[in-house]
Amino acid sequence: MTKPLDIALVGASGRMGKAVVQALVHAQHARLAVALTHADSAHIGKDSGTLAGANENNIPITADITQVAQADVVIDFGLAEGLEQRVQAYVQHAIPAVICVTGLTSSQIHSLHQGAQIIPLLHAANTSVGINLLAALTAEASRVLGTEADIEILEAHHTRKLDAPSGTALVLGEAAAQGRGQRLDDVAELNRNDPSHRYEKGSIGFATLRAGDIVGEHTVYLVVDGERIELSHRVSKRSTFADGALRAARWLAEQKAPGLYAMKDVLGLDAKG
Ligand SMILES: NC(=O)C1=CN([C@@H]2O[C@H](COP(=O)(O)OP(=O)(O)OC[C@H]3O[C@@H](n4cnc5c(N)ncnc54)[C@H](OP(=O)(O)O)[C@@H]3O)[C@@H](O)[C@H]2O)C=CC1
Ligand SMILES: O=C(O)C1=N[C@H](C(=O)O)C[C@H](O)C1
Repeated sequence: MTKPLDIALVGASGRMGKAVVQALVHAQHARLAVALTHADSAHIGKDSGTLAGANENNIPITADITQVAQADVVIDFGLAEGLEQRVQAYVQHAIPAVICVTGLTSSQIHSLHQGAQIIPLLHAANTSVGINLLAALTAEASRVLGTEADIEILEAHHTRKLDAPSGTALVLGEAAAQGRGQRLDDVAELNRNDPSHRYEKGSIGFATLRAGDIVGEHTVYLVVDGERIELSHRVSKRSTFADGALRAARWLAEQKAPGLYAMKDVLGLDAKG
């Protein structure tokens, strides 16, 4: 029998971390090895299974990042703060890592590219299968409609979400821009709700809604004169993201070559996810 994949989970005390702990209880070929958080956390020392609402697992939550060395692969659902240092630790211990964090600064994105020259890293703003299919569909619709289409992206999430627009909305924006031969940075209007910004033809706009416990919803509008397409995706439970992260971890652990991978590589799709 092959040994199960040992997972080091960063952000184990968070909403997504708990969902991954729960998913690992029933996982066939993977198990929780290390449960991590940051040094100022109120959860250090707590049992990660109990905290997640599962059975006690005798894996206490720790802030000792060197413990990633005990695992085969990292799943990082921590926050953006401190990501550069965490990536350095993954590189130092030569542990491939699935980075699921959003709201990254350009310097944090740069640190992923640097780390990926040495170890396999996978960055996924959204690990659901459906959203990565939606990105591929968005790229194709944008390619066919061209710059005549107005493209607007609306995302809705729970009120605790820290970043806006969501990482997923930006991925969909990149797919839309790429589909019609643009660079998102050149055409993105990140806050369509701001009335002081005038609409510019060819821009890709983002709008954000925060309400209650919405897990994650995204709609891409592609509008031409007389008709419109709405490509929508809704997630109703965090286990969808957790299952996708485990799938990505299993795939990444098998990669021998360093590189910055994406969900599209895991799923065999063309658009970035
Ligand atoms: N890729 C995907 O599919 C998805 C990605 N996300 C993204 O995942 C991230 C986490 O989301 P969510 O679980 O809702 O957030 P939470 O706020 O619920 O959890 C954040 C977790 O990160 C920990 N943490 C905070 N600061 C640090 C740090 N400096 N270093 C390490 N860990 C830290 C927190 O610790 P403590 O609680 O102990 O203070 C907590 O465990 C967000 O960026 C979110 O956008 C979310 C859903 C799906
Ligand atoms: O913070 C969240 O909750 C989510 N964040 C991700 C994002 O920013 O795209 C993915 C998902 O939609 C939930």
